[in-house]
Amino acid sequence: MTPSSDHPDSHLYGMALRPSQVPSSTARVAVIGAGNVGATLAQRLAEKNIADVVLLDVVEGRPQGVALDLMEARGVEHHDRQIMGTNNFKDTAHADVVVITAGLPRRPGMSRDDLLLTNGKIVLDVTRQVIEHSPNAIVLVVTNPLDVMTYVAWKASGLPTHKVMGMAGVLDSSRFQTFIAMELGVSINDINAMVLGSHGDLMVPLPRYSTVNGIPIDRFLDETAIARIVNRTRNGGAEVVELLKTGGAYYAPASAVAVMVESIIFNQPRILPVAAYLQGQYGLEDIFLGVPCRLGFQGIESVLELELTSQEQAELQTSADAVRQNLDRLVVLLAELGLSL
Ligand SMILES: NC(=O)c1ccc[n+]([C@@H]2O[C@H](COP(=O)([O-])OP(=O)(O)OC[C@H]3O[C@@H](n4cnc5c(N)ncnc54)[C@H](O)[C@@H]3O)[C@@H](O)[C@H]2O)c1
Ligand SMILES: O=C(O)C[C@H](O)C(=O)O
Repeated sequence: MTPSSDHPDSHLYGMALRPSQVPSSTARVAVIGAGNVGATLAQRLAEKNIADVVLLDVVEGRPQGVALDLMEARGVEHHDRQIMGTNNFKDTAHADVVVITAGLPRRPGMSRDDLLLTNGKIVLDVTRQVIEHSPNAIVLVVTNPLDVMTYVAWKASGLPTHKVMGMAGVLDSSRFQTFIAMELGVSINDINAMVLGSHGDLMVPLPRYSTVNGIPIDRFLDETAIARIVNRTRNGGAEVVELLKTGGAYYAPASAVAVMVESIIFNQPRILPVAAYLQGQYGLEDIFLGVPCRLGFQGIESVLELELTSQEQAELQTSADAVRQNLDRLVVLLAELGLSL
């Protein structure tokens, strides 16, 4: 990360230090929302030695308890990462990356879109507060409905578009990879898969861009099997919600966020599907939607435009139309409450 001069560890940085040379121990991630995803993410970030973590939640005691528990694991996990819990946004100051997980998860029978207004108000509020104390941070949104919430966070943060992104595609692609590996009975290590579009029923898994060690999956699977796997991927979140009954998935989502945070903090250029702001790419404008991006210490370094068939492009357009409709609906609902983006 590029260290800011008011960072508490700024004395550790030499002026000539390039971002990729900044000692990893200085990275600080603020995780807003210390529920299932937030707490698991804090664990991943600390135990993978990616960053120090400040966990913030509205519930008193929750972030402090999670942080203390994770700190007490250090004796056996053997890392020196600092994890603190707080209810005060001032304690999140100087974060390099802010991850927003605050908000309600859906329950069985609900769609992610049912969380639109409740979570829209929360994301609007917490983004404004957290950015006040970390104006140079990169913001990564997890709260659902993901693509709209990422737009809300972008507006609320006032940040340039490349510094705001949403996590969904890494999770959806990991589910797609998992189901392909399970179907073929091969190691997940050999599977690459790509899912674009919104994080919802209209996501766009791309079998054409999914391979077993470079070999297209249609060399191994017939159309029926691929359609079944695509369908299971689209319903991946709902399948877990139905089983858990009290909320959604969090182990795989936290892993997906950790990969993105790691790519940013360590300036590892990764090409990952990310909910990014589109300005004409794929024929879409003024919308956050899942597309392959190159990540690095500045956030989204570039959006990659894949060649799509007319059917894939049409599916992406349908996905974008649904996100746009929800965003418009949220703007109206917020206006009725005297709020605006
Ligand atoms: N993008 C994705 O792929 C993805 C994956 C998993 C979960 N999610 C979403 O992430 C969100 C969190 O999921 P979870 O399973 O961790 O839920 P959770 O209920 O376990 O945790 C949410 C936390 O947010 C806190 N919170 C609520 N309002 C707040 C506020 N104003 N300020 C600070 N904290 C606040 C709650 O107290 C709670 O601890 C949900 O909206 C869920 O749908 C998205
Ligand atoms: O499905 C959910 O509501 C949570 C999350 O978006 C997921 O895909 O697991």
